[in-house]
Amino acid sequence: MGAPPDGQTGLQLPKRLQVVVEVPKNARPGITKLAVDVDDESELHILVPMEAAAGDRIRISKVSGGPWTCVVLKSQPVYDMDSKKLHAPGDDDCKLQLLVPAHVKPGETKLQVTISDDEQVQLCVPEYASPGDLVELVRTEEQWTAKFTRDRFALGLDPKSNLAVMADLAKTSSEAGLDVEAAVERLFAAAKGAGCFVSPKIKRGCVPPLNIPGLVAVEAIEEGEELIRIPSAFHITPPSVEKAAPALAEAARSSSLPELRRLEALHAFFVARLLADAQDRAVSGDLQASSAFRRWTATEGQRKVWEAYADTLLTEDFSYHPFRLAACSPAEMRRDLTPSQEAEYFIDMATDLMSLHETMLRSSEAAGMPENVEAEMFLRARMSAQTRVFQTCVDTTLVPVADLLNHSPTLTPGVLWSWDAEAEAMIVTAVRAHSPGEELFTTYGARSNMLLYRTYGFTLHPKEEPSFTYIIRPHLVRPIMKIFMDDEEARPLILLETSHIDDSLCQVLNKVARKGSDAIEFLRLLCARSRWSYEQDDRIRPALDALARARDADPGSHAWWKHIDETHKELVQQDSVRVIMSEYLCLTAHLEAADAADASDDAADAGSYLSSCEAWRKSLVKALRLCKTGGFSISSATPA
Ligand SMILES: C[S@@+](CC[C@H](N)C(=O)[O-])C[C@H]1O[C@@H](n2cnc3c(N)ncnc32)[C@H](O)[C@@H]1O
Repeated sequence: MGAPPDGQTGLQLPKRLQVVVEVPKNARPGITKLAVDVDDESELHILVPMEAAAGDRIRISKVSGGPWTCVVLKSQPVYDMDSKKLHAPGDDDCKLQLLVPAHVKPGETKLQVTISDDEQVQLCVPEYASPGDLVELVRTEEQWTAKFTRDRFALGLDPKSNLAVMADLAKTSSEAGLDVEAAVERLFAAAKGAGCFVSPKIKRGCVPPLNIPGLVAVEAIEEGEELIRIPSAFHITPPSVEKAAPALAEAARSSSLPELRRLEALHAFFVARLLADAQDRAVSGDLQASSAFRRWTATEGQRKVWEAYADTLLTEDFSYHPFRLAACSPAEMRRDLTPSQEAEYFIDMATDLMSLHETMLRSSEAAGMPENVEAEMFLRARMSAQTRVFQTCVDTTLVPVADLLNHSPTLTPGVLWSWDAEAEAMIVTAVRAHSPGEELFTTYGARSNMLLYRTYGFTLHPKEEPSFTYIIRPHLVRPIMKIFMDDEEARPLILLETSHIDDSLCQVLNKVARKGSDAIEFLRLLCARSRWSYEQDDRIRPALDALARARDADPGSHAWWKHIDETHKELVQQDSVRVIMSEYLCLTAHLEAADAADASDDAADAGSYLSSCEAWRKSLVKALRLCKTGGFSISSATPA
């Protein structure tokens, strides 16, 4: 064998073929195929990768004999370019900041940063990175180095052991030994005796499909029939408590609590006292046992209705409610709800209720009040308010009898309640005919599973879920907030809702736009970062795979429950999974809205987006585009 020609070694470097193409504006990632001329004779068809967006570049390459590989090169803005003077090479204080973009494949995607007309830096997104991570590019000597910062946050502390008192909620009801059916009958009788109307055609009962206690028709009911009328004198509201128990209200006023919390505490304290008296009556069997009404100002009718009402409230053990579950076993709750952050909310709420009770207790002691309620009763009262209040002319209104109605599991209520301002009464009317034995369902509002669980502790089958919700906690998206908003700006929680554009989102988008930053990219990064942990979670994976199958069959579908495999069917029934999927779908819908806002009209119209969110998405796309073109402020809106 002869020697190789000049300067060549015997080893032949494999020949590398490389082509770089730009993703066109109308391309749809995961769907569009690009035809690329790789040499004079052949054309390669490549599917635009999911993480590639219009304007990104795709590098396809192969070494001879090997397969083609494809890398997405994402052009990335640096966020503090204006404020940084670029120093000459060699100055080591030249530092630039960027964020890991929303659509990336860590370990594969490359970021391209244009430093100047003739200087570009390319860096690989490491395996451990996730969207929204902060990247610092530092020039030392002739070289740029990149530092990826994984933002960590500490979980809140577990609640103090005194939260175990929540577990006692079951004890109260069993110790009291109350017959709840008899208690409800007494409540009906007391209400009627005091001038309320309760139709003889309804009674408390427990029938399929819900099989939980509610109100059931015992005779045929006609459409339009009035079933319940409870005048405001029997409602328990902060103003009615202030009137009935002025000394207690005065004690609450002396607390350090802000107005709304003071009213909440006062209301709960009053109901807790009613409950404590109910328990004394039940345990002693003495209906004349000492009663707080001796110190309160109330009519005979009010006393009778409220006492009978307290008897009915005493029997609920709240074993299902997330506040109680969080207090009894925070670790278990975290495990069930991960990757959702809702467990933290429930743990915080349980802790908060305990401290609200302590504050109120201190105030009433300081005022020399004989009213002293134990934590257990206070919690029971506050949770009754959480799950039972109506909004009349006052926000926090407990309405005896009317609150026995359950929420329709199909979103089609058979009865509706309304506040008659003229008559000053809460009225419940049938909106369709009912046969004997049928349960009367009302509606607690068109709420997502995430919100239903937060408030009432139950969820609907996901096929009945009317919208999706996610709450962005600023501390979990800190690098994005830091880059897009001024450091000193307040960072409130941001409510993402697919039923409307919430004011908290409008405000933050307006702030970002006023700063001259890209509000669409901001929203996209917030959602991608928040959604990342859901996609890494093994427990939820079967539901996400089912969603992917649903969308393969119909791109606009979110019917994950229809495509779940047999072995994971039980996930559909779990409240925690329904909450997690509500959040995941909400983030997905917002990401899709951000992508649609950036796309051309044609591409947005042809996009494979969640069809159940269409009207809302169109409103948000419009708002985001207004934000981007500057000058316009968006305000909260509900799509038609
Ligand atoms: C205002 S109370 C309704 C009456 C209550 N079921 C009772 O026994 O007095 C609200 C509570 O009823 C239950 N509930 C109401 N509608 C429900 C539904 N569709 N599915 C499951 N639980 C429901 C929840 O526990 C909720 O916190």
